[in-house]
Amino acid sequence: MAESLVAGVDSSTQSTKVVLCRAADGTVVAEASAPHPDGTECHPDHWWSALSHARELLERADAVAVAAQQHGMVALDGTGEVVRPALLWNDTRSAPQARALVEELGGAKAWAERTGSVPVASFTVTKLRWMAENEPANARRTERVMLPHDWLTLRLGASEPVTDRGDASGTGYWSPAAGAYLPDLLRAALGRDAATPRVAAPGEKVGETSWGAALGAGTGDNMGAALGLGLRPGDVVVSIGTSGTAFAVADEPAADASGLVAGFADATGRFLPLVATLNAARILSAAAAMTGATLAELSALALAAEPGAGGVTLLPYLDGERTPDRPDASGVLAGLTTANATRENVARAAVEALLCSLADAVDHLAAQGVRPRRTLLIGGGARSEAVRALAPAILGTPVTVPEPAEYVALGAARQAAWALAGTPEPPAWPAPPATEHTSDRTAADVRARYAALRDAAPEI
Ligand SMILES: Nc1ncnc2c1ncn2[C@@H]1O[C@H](COP(=O)(O)OP(=O)(O)OP(=O)(O)O)[C@@H](O)[C@H]1O
Ligand SMILES: O=C(CO)[C@@H](O)[C@H](O)CO
Repeated sequence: MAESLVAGVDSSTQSTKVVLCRAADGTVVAEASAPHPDGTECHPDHWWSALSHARELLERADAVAVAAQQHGMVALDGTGEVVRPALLWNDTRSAPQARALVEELGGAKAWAERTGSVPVASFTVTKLRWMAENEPANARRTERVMLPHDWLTLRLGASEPVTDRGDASGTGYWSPAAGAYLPDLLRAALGRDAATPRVAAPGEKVGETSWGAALGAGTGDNMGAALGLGLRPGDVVVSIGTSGTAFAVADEPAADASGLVAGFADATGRFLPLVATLNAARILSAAAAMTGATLAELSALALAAEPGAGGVTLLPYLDGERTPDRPDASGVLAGLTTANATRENVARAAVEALLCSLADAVDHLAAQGVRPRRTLLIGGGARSEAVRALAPAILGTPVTVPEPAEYVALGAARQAAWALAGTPEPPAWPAPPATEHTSDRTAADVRARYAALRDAAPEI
């Protein structure tokens, strides 16, 4: 009999990526990708057409699962039609609604205790409130609310609308600790009740595709990456994609009333405390545009500068920021003089700023009891040599860089293999090859200058 193949999908902010793997050990046999339109809202049909580019590859799979960007609001009417383009995790228009919901419904501590997180503009619940206030006709038409991966899974053939613990935990109306929806919060946001997808068990088969492949439940992209990397206790992942995230697997749910750490669930039945930033890999693309360099040239420029960038510091909140919660912020380039205003220093400041912002994220996890023994660096930004070289000193731990791969899609593929196997635990796939990076210097001075700028410019 031919060996089983499984496909994993990462429907992320900027593109769809698909991997086809051997179910037995996760070896990748084929890959495909297609871009999404730019922007912070997107009609789900674009995700479907990007996925359809990989149709031939998908049809070779005996099982499929979809991981996707978390939080996106997919509102459907009574016939299943999409009511408006999905508002994505990086759309900050619902920041005032986030503040109002937190205030109306008991304050930050109460939200953290009930939902594991204090909602900011990224969370689905705040987007529902924005729609209710600004597009009342769309809110009235909305009968069902889903997330990007739920919608794609249904379209691929799920036997009913279904989600998983991981993605449900980013809605703001599901409790990771209780494993249950909180319909009063959804109603308070939307102004009416709406149907929500059933939360599947980890490893469950939730339906079949039109070509007869088993469908796994799917999950959010960060939960997918955790599954694709096979995280162990003491591992902290720092992912540099469109978003920056720092997360770790935990046995107990988190409830951080400061709102810095989101108390998500993972895709295996455990928990995934996570800190997310709005600005990550795009800090490097913006710096590349500023210096007229390619990404590879930007990395070389940054490595040619001295640590500390000659005193140039970037506060990288280019598109507003989520952690810290400054949705209206913009970037600040500080400390420029005629002596230090070089392309090298601007490039270095960008790389240092990206890593300082993520080092802050790791500190927030540590404040919630996560004890990082090593940091795994993944995502498109980890392809930058300068990022890999500067990371150990700025993050303050040894850094393991797994070989560049689509870890979110691989996690979804592992989930598909799990649904196919029907076993209590996911199949054991070997850990990816990785390089280890250490540093004999610390970057306390770089972090201190960054912190001073961050704290001096809270309203910018
Ligand atoms: N060599 C490189 N140097 C710097 N940045 C890079 C490099 N290669 C890719 N990137 C950046 O990585 C980003 C894409 O990363 P990734 O695929 O992890 O993001 P994503 O999955 O779209 O985002 P998210 O997971 O946050 O939704 C792009 O912004 C791209 O510019
Ligand atoms: O908003 C978050 C996490 O809370 C992002 O990481 C998105 O999942 C997009 O990748």
